[in-house]
Amino acid sequence: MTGELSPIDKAKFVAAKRAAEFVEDGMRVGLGTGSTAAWLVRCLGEMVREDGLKIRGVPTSSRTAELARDVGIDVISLDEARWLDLTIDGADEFDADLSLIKGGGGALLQEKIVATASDQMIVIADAAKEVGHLGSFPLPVEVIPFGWQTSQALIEETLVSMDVMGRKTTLRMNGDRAFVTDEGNFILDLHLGRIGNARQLAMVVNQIPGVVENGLFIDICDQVVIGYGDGRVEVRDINAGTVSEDRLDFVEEENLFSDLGD
Ligand SMILES: O=C(CO)[C@H](O)[C@H](O)COP(=O)(O)O
Repeated sequence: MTGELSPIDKAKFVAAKRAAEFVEDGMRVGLGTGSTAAWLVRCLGEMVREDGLKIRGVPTSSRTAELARDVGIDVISLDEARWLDLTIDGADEFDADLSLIKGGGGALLQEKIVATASDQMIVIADAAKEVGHLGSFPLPVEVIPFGWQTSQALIEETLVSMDVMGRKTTLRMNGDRAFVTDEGNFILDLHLGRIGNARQLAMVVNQIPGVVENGLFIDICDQVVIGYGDGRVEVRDINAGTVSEDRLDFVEEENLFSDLGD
């Protein structure tokens, strides 16, 4: 089965597998959204079924909730958990400060709430997600449907006033309709090119009426587990830098590899 995995899927898998080692019995764990997070959920499901790991998982999307239940994880809501020991999630970009762009899968709102309500956030990513400057990946901004074009115009005006490089914004589509988030909102993707002051941008965008949240995660992530296509995996800590480098074997497990992606 492993021969069918692309290098990028191998990288995502090893990052997820390594990050699963941080999960301990009794933990309340935030479960991210996306293809890398889906590997994590499968790995944790296997640990629950095979090793008797006892955790409660708070999913960050309806997709993740469904997968988590399917693999045998005890799923609870954030209101039931109140506070989490650890959240593990993917990212679209991360930089040297472990600032992130998230929301490529449209789940940024729940992802940010869950990560913020956690003692620790670990990001799992393939090495291609590391960037010198955030912004090549379009920044997702969740807006309420009412007056979304007004919110879009206000965002564009704000980008001009902040002298941001790229100013194009697009409504995320799902076929010929607007993409709708789990919370019933729309996503505007901001094609910025390079974000100079991510902290300032995140604060200013969130002041605009109609904006619910943006995909910049600043001072939220504690560690990044970076996977490579050849099985190498690096753990990088916000305070200590690289804390470990290993190589993981690809485990021949039909159940993990049978349902790729999310
Ligand atoms: O933020 C996200 C979803 O809203 C994802 O974590 C991000 O898009 C990365 O996805 P993938 O692991 O599929 O590359």
